[in-house]
Amino acid sequence: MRREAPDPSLAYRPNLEKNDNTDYRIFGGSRQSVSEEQHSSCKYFITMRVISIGPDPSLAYRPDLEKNENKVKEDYRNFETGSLIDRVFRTYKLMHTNQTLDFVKKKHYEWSGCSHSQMGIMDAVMSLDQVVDESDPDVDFPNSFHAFQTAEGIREAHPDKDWFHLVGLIHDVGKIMALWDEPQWAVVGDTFPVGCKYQNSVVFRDTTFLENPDDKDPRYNSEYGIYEPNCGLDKVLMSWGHDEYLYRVLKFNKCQIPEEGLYMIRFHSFYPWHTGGDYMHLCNDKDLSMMPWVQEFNKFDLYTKTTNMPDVDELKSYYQSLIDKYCPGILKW
Ligand SMILES: O[C@H]1[C@H](O)[C@@H](O)[C@H](O)[C@@H](O)[C@H]1O
Ligand SMILES: [Fe+2]
Repeated sequence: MRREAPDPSLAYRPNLEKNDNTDYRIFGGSRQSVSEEQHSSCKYFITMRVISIGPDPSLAYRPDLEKNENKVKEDYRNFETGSLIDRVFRTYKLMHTNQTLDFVKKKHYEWSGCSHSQMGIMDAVMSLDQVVDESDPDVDFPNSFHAFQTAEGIREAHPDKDWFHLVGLIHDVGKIMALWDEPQWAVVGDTFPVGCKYQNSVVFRDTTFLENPDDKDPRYNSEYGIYEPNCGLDKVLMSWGHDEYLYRVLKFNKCQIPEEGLYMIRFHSFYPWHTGGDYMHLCNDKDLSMMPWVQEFNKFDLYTKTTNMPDVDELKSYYQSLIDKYCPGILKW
């Protein structure tokens, strides 16, 4: 949704709630466990530097913002309860009703030419000051902060992989489509293949697809639908959103991000696959070898979502140097 007000901190977070009492990581009724290994790799966000006051308007204007620095893993991705649940459900209901094979083909046609705008990556990241993701139960602040949170988490755990830091920063930049009049249900949220059966690990699977025509269409509602066994995710059409869009933009502009990074960008919202373990029958060997990278990325994408706000102004020059190295100059969007 387009955001009009100049100061996102006031306009978009009128009542961020404490989530001390939230329920555990729930996906359509079933809990997903988190391994010890995953757990220990998350210590970075406890040490991430936090500013108490200063250039970050979110803290300056929200002195009573409820803190959740101590959020534990089980508190994330609660799709049953919580202060944002109505907004989240509404977004997924629209998405799961309207994302059909035809719709996705139309969006590919509309966006793949990268003829909407021209700008550098940092400007695109900062434009996410104007976007609050309405599908996300864990974030009620502008996406630009989440970009730096993710990047800094990765930087701390993988200091030697500068391309990975950059991927953290830019992975959600495709959400800029929301500022160009694309509805949020065609921009944000978990993705899933269209043209074949919607699997059970898709969030709200039982309640949100009832009016999706593809769900009743025998061409599209079988296990494989329009796809060949193990055809590879590159051949699968995913619900349209920011993952695929940014992937296309980076390819179009011939950015030099390694293949692992491109996979992270393209499939980071494909929770039914990287976390749910579904859709393996569509994967080829390359997908399987890339999956651990996507999962590694996911730890930082998800578990750095706290009310610890990074000092964006101070971090910008480091990230600009990575942009200059891997995807310099003005890009076509
Ligand atoms: O990968 C994430 C995840 O799916 C979140 O739940 C969603 O809100 C975001 O839009 C997406 O980028
Ligand atoms: Fe994302």
